[in-house]
Formats: sequence, structure tokens, C-alpha cells
Amino acid sequence: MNATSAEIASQPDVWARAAEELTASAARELAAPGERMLILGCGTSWFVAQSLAELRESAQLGETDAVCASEFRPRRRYDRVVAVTRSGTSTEVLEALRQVPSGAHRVAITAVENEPVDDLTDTRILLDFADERSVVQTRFPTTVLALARATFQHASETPDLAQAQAALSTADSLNLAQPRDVRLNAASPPQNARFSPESLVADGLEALTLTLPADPADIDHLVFLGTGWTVGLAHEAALKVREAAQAHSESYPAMDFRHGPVAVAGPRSLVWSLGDVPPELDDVARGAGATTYRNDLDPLAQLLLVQRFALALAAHRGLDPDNPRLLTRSVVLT
Ligand SMILES: O=P(O)(O)OC[C@H]1O[C@](O)(CO)[C@@H](O)[C@@H]1O
Repeated sequence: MNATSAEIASQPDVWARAAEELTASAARELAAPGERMLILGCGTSWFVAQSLAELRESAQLGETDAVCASEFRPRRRYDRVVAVTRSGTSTEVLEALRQVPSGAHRVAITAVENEPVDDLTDTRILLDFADERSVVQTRFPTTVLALARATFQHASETPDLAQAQAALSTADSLNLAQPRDVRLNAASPPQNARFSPESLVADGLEALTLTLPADPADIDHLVFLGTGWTVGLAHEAALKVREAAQAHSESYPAMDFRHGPVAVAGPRSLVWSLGDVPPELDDVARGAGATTYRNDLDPLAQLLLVQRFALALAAHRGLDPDNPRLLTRSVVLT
């Protein structure tokens, strides 16, 4: 078995460990209500940042932005800047952290100790047991998301919103970071509402045994669709297929599929919906001749199935997923 496959298979166990051991400490770093937060990263870690930001804001914990590290500009005020970086060495992440204005608390979510990111951050969430030999990231990003979701769920079960509002009033009166209303998403339900680590693990185990949605021999184009926090997952799913299988792979906020992308779908396309995607989009995709796929598993567990499909497609194309073309564990610019 290649290293990537073994790491994919280990995910349910690693998620359970992260939720069990780190939820309380991660809550201090990620779930302080009312803080204005920026989350940044490159590649996979940027897509994780997108999902994290949506999950945190929809959990009414405060305004949360995500940015690709190379596009960070120190224009907005943040209470906390979180860098997601498995390696702790990606040049653009380090550059962005160097530009963070003083006063913002800087946090690294990483898999390795004693890397350059440590010198540029104040605190750290260390997921060393989720580190990977594989260049292509699988279990580190999903473990970050599993932990964050456990953390946000934990925060929502701790009736702190009143306390948070009090803290906000204090911040306002002192003219501190001026966070806006932590209830800014009150009109839409939290997207993580039914999350439990146990059901995620159960769904992950199921995703390890499910039949793949299509025969890789029949597919050479994939489109992943998501809404809310699963838009980031869709981007990560598409990246996985590009990285591991060198296949044409795209991703969109679901409703945008009609706004152009459908034009390149055809009989060798697989259109894969992750999470709460309007079912009529399947009709649109099928109208273009594509195969469609969706299931009821937790969307993070579905990402595991995407990873399995990416490896099956790589095998069909004679590729070694442990040695992806032109990729390295992290990009260090000189
Ligand atoms: O999380 P890190 O270590 O900063 O690395 C991000 C890297 O991960 C990858 O997804 C690995 O292929 C690349 O997109 C990117 O270079």
C-alpha cells in the first residue's frame, strides 16, 4: 500500500484522537466569541481556511475572513490571525505573518514543531499525529476541520453568548477591536448544528468501504460543488484530483455551476455535490451528459471518498500518488 492510501485510511482514528485530546485547547484558540479573525494558508491549507471561516462565522463566534496567504494585505483589523500550515515552512504563509500588524494574536495550526512558523506566532495547535509522509495532503487538513468543528460545537453547547455580548460591550466601550454583532448570522442556522465527532468517525469508516461513484476508466473531468462551508471542501476535493491524478478538475459554489461551468460538462464528467447542494443541479449536469453523485454522509467524510477516487483515478492513469508530478511537501521560495 502506498503512503497516501494508508494515511487516507487512518483518518477516522486520527479525527477521533484530535477531538478527544484537543477540543478544549483548540477552543481557546479558535472559538473565543466576538473576536475578528483572519485565517490564511496556501493550497490545501487555504481551502481549509475558507471552510473554517464559514463554520466559525455561522457558529456566531464572530466575523471571520479567509485569505490565500500570498494575497494577504494588512488593511483590516483582526484580533487574531490563524495560519494553517502542515509544514510550517510555506514561504507565503511566513511572509503574511511577518506583515500582521502588532496587537493581533497569531496562531499556527501545524503538524510539525520547531519550524519557522513558530517564530512568527504566539501560540500553536500542534497536530503532529496527523502529519503525513505524503506530499499530497489528506489527513492533516481533514483533521484540522474535524477538530475545529468539534471545537465550535463545544462552544455552542457552552452557553456563552450572553457572556460574549458582555465582552463585546466592554470592547466597544474601550474602543478596542470593534467587533460587530456576534449574532451577525442569526438569520441562518449554524452549518455545524448536528455535528458530533462520533457520527463523523462512523461516516468516515463508511466512506472507507463505499463503492466509488464511477469507474475511473469512464471519467476524465470532475466538478465538485458545495455551499457554505463545503465550498472550501469542494475546492480541496478538486485540488486533490489535480494533484494525485493530474485530471481536469474544477470546483464552484453550487449555484454558480449554471453560470458557465456547465458548458464543459459532458459524458466523461462526474459532477459531485458535497453537502447541502440543490438537487436540481444534478438535472442540469445530467442534461449535459454528465454522471452525478451525492450521498448523505457528513461532507468531511465524503472528502475521504473523493481522496479514494483521486487515488483510483491515479492508478488507472499509471501514476504514483506518493510521487506527484511537480509537487513538493511545501513550497519554499528562495
Ligand atoms: O500546509 P502547508 O505546509 O503550508 O503547505 C501547503 C501546501 O500543501 C499543498 O496542498 C501540498 O500539495 C500545496 O498546495 C501547498 O504547497
